[in-house]
Amino acid sequence: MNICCIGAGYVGGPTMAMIALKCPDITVTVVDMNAGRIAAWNSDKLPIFEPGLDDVVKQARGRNLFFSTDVAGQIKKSDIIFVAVNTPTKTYGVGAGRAADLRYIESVARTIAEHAESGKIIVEKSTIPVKTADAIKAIVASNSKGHKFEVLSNPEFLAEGTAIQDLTAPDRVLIGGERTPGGEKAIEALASVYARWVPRDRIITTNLWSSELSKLVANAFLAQRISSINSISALCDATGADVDEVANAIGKDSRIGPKFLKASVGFGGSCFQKDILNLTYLCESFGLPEVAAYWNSVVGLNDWQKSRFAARIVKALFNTVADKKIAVLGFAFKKDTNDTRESAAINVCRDLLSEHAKVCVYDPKVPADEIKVDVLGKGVENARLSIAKDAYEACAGAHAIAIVTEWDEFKTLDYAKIYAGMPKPAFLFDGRNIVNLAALRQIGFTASGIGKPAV
Ligand SMILES: NC(=O)c1ccc[n+]([C@@H]2O[C@H](COP(=O)([O-])OP(=O)(O)OC[C@H]3O[C@@H](n4cnc5c(N)ncnc54)[C@H](O)[C@@H]3O)[C@@H](O)[C@H]2O)c1
Ligand SMILES: O=c1ccn([C@@H]2O[C@H](COP(=O)(O)OP(=O)(O)O[C@H]3O[C@H](CO)[C@@H](O)[C@H](O)[C@H]3O)[C@@H](O)[C@H]2O)c(=O)[nH]1
Repeated sequence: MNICCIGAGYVGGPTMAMIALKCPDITVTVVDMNAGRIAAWNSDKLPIFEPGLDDVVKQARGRNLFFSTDVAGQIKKSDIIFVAVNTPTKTYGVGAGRAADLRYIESVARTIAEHAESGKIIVEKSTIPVKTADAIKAIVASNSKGHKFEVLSNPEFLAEGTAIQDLTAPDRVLIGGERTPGGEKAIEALASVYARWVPRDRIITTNLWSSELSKLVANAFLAQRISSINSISALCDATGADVDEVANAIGKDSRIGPKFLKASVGFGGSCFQKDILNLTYLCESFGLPEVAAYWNSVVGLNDWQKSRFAARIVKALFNTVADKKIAVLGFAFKKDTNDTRESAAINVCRDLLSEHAKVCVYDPKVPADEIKVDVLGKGVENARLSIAKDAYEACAGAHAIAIVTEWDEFKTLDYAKIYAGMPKPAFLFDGRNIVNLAALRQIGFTASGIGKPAV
């Protein structure tokens, strides 16, 4: 069997590497039009940082895992074609700022139709609005030379930073397809690939629309939990309750469960906001404004939480941060990834810069150039924004430290040494509730967390 995956990003790369690892008899080729990215996949420095990924790629690459820019050639050869291209929020026209931009999906469908010389199974791996399979089917059917295509939905649920773990032992694999003989056969062909390492009872099959919708709904529910606990963090700040204690107390109820209840500076990442906006747009398109408003509030609360964190820093520093150095520790949207898409750090840095603070950022995995482009935009310079090579350099001479990403190394810094090098009073704002506030206060810091009592 030959499998190809169009799109060599955070999803295409790791998911295909795992299939290749677990199925040595299947040839898996990941293709992308971005030649630089493909070159990186073929090099010792992979384009994405993900714990355990290097090992998986090293074991399979060159054996039955390949990375190539030859999209047309691989379409011809493959029996199953995964589509893992980006589906960002639309920035123009109808639905701008909310609907999914499906131009990359459509372009791939057209490329498949143009180059396929036999029938194929096309698998939607990208996150897409419900009913996208209809559009793909219509395009491939109208442009192909009578070949039979089956379209399946197989959304990906991996989280960045734990992708290899998630792919090795997924909670479930979801496959949606048409309930026709051809559809059932295609579902079984894909299920049998996953069944090499995923127990059959974790492979769920549904109709196409349930599968497409379940992906958006899973992300909406996860993000909703974070916004819920973040809303409570504000009430904890106001009352002296401790949000971690509240989360622990409610999470012990098996109906609620303990996961995804960590209050934070706000959720980031390429998926949550994009997918909820996509869901709300869909709801409105289907005449359900009340449903749209409900889910919209999850994003609204998150925006508020991000701005609340920066506003709190300004307020604590006597209502002015102009020309004060603020150390921002962490820039990735979560630990163990170099991905910065929609990271709360971007908002925090921008808010502080707009108050004329001197912002000095340190992140263990995100390159300096990328931080600058994310905060300022391409080609824009601002002397107030600098990037440090380690946390100590970032904090030296800073009036305040803001922990924005929960990298483990921030838990064990020598805070007494850092404190000695800061003007007093020295402030620390923990946007992730990862450091021991009592110990920091003992050193002399004016330290605060999210939803944590002031003393
Ligand atoms: N990042 C995640 O953790 C995650 C998890 C689950 C689902 N998803 C979904 O998976 C999809 C991909 O996400 P990602 O983070 O991997 O995106 P990404 O931007 O990292 O990668 C997408 C790749 O597709 C390539 N591409 C676009 N159009 C192409 C074309 N016509 N031909 C060849 N290559 C093309 C781009 O060059 C890019 O390298 C999105 O729909 C996303 O919502 C992402
Ligand atoms: O209790 C929590 C859990 C997460 N976060 C934040 O939420 C964001 C998203 O985290 P996470 O969900 O772990 O990472 P993603 O890689 O964005 O993964 C989500 O989005 C993917 C893309 O759709 C899905 O595949 C995953 O199942 C889904 O968890 C990050 O900023 C986290 O710091 C919190 O603030 N508190």
